[in-house]
Amino acid sequence: MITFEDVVKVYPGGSTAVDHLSLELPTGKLTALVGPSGCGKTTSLRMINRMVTPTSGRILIDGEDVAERDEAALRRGIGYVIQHAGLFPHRTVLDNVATVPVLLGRTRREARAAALELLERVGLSADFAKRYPAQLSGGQQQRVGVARALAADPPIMLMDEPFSAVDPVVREQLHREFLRLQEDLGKTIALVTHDIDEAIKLGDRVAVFRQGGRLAQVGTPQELLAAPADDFVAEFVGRDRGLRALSFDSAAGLPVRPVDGLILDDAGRPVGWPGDDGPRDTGGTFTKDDSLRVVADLAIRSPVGVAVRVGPDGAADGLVSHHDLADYLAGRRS
Ligand SMILES: Nc1ncnc2c1ncn2[C@@H]1O[C@H](COP(=O)(O)OP(=O)(O)OP(=O)(O)O)[C@@H](O)[C@H]1O
Repeated sequence: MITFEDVVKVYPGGSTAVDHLSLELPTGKLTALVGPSGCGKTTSLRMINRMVTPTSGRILIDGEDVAERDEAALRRGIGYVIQHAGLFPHRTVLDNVATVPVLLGRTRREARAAALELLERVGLSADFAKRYPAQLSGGQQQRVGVARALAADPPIMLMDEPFSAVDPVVREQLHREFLRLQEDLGKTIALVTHDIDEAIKLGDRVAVFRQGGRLAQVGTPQELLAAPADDFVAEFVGRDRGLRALSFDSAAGLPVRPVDGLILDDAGRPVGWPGDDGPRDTGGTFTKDDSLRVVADLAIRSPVGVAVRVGPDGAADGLVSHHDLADYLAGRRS
């Protein structure tokens, strides 16, 4: 666990970057630090690995004050990923990833073999290993940046806007891969972003900062969406927060109606809704593993206002109209 205890940072010149921050980042979880530009996110992150020294207060890792740790030893246990990846331009992709383990005493051969494996884990085939950073796309460079930070297998990762230099489609893909990786690795991660969607998607917990380096609210994404602490947080998480909160609700408990009126094939799979010019597309289907947001979207897009649920074999096994969904949500609130 990383603990900020009443931490203040005032830079020379007088601007208060972080104002009495008390915050816990649980072990094995990703905590997103989010907020508008200049609200002290990066400063907070860099105080964890002592790139910045607090003016007052303490930062503890598993109860131990980082100020009392040997700086080099501290940083060996903390991976650091930044925007634009910050790769060594004159080293190959493989050596970018293998450098730190070699510095830590592994043989070059061992380090390179491990680096190849890591590159594969972040979605880069061996073909990329011999290239130089300039010969990669932005998204590929970010992947190498993540692989490099993971190479020393640090228990803690600090990530400063790691996905912001790439276009939305690539970012989405990196998010998915990163979540899968984190599910396996369970690192303690502090991730700085100004993008609330990214914070909500990736964070187990989200800490919202406001101007002047003050913490506005910390909680799970669900808590933030359901009960923003004040107008600032409400505005920051967005006006569509009710709809977005449905992303965290499973469709598993949603009652369904029997399948009726839908055209099915021989295996019971949906073909479409009856229409004058042949079957009308259902617009997709959902399963018990999907979120209520998916169900809402399907019901809204459906030509008849009904979302179709399918079982593991793809056969239709239930229907939900947008009225059913509204009743279900209203029933849960009362
Ligand atoms: N080295 C420095 N010297 C003086 N002031 C600084 C320094 N670094 C940051 N600041 C100031 O401290 C405040 C917080 O900066 P910080 O970079 O931590 O914010 P941030 O939330 O990460 O912003 P952004 O999202 O724009 O990167 C800002 O007002 C900034 O100008």
